[in-house]
Amino acid sequence: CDGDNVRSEMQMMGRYNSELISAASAEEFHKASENLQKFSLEAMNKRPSTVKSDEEFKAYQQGMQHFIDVVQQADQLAQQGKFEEAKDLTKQLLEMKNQYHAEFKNK
Ligand code: HEM
Repeated sequence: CDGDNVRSEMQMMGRYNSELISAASAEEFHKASENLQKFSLEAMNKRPSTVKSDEEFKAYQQGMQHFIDVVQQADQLAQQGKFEEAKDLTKQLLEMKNQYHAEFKNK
């Protein structure tokens, strides 16, 4: 990682993503999801050092919006009492993280 501009936001995303995964109630899930969205949005509004062109920055922001959409979807499921389905969706978040890191982080 050659830049530290989005590193602290990413670290907070990691923290609240872990809390989301280990949430033991719909309420805990909701709190973690709110924090995860907050830091994802902060990361989305910064241009990582690995993102070189305006075009690539747009794609990065779209990727982050997609990530936030899935966090919201998972929280809606949790709040509807569909806790297991919500937990399943958190696995998709990890896959998205890996996918977007391959696309925007290591180049
Ligand atoms: C749970 C989700 C995520 C976690 C825990 C996470 C974690 C991290 C961490 C710890 C770093 C710093 C790595 C290092 O120092 O080598 C990083 C960098 C980065 N991440 Fe994420 N990330 C997540 C999701 C995403 C998503 C959804 C995107 C894009 C849509 C993304 C794009 C990037 C980019 C571009 C960098 C490189 C920043 C730079 O070097 O300037 N990440 N991430």
